[in-house]
Amino acid sequence: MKKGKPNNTLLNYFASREGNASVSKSDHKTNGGHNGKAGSDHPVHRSVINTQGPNKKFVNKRLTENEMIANAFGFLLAGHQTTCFALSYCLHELALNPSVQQILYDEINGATDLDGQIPYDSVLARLPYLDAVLSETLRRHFAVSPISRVAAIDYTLGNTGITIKAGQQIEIPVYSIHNSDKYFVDPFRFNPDRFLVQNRRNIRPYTLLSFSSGPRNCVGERFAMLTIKMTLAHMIRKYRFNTCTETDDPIRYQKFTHFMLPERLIVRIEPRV
Ligand code: HEM
Repeated sequence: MKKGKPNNTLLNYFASREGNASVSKSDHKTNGGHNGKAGSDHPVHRSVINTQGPNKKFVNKRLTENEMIANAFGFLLAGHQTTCFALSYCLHELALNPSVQQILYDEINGATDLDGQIPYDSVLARLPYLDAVLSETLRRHFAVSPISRVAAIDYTLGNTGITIKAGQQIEIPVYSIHNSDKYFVDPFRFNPDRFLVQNRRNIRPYTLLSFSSGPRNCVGERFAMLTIKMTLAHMIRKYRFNTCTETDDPIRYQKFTHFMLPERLIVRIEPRV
């Protein structure tokens, strides 16, 4: 990487942004913030603040070209493989659960317009079973490494007598929580019904962490849900997914990685006629 001025107009735009003083009113309006709180600062500034640690103040910090490239790389890494695995696991589950696939097919077919298109609004709002199938996939298969956090202050966990010291790192075993019978009935069964509106209220807060939670949760959650749903809707309408001799049930996982990565996810794809 060459030293000196950023060599790209977009990079140049971001790099030339100063600290809070330069954040315009329109920036405040447009940035919802990924923790759900409306407009506290510019997205670029927010990422800078968050990488500074909880107690450090942000003073006129610019993103360097290398930091921007690192962020772009992070986005690709965080966004690509996660989306790809969610889609693959989902098709694998649908192949293993033909009755679920049929209900999903019927729902998608019902939302298809006369031109054979699936309107954007339908995918967002009128396909509850599609939402449930994807949510259940992300519960059963958490492909991100355990979520870790470093305590900012000494913190005692309820009445357990356990105190996490400031600076101590903890790991949250999301896969185990998602697949524990303490929180989910018959946890290894692929059952999208748990995510239908009438059943969602039975899910205890913080037992579902597919996109994590809190101020550092996944910034790509909505985008990921939308793109995966769109892709699934088109695939399911045109193809049927079946098991074949190479379909693993149960899935075999790769050993010695920090992630829950499958050895393979193979299904048979058949065009619907
Ligand atoms: C099914 C797809 C996805 C899943 C399951 C997923 C899940 C997660 C999880 C569990 C985290 C960890 C948050 C934490 O440490 O608490 C995370 C962070 C993140 N994700 Fe995603 N993600 C997905 C798609 C995406 C996409 C499409 C993008 C970008 C377009 C994205 C961008 C990010 C970024 C930038 C972070 C770091 C956020 C931060 O540290 O503040 N993700 N994601």
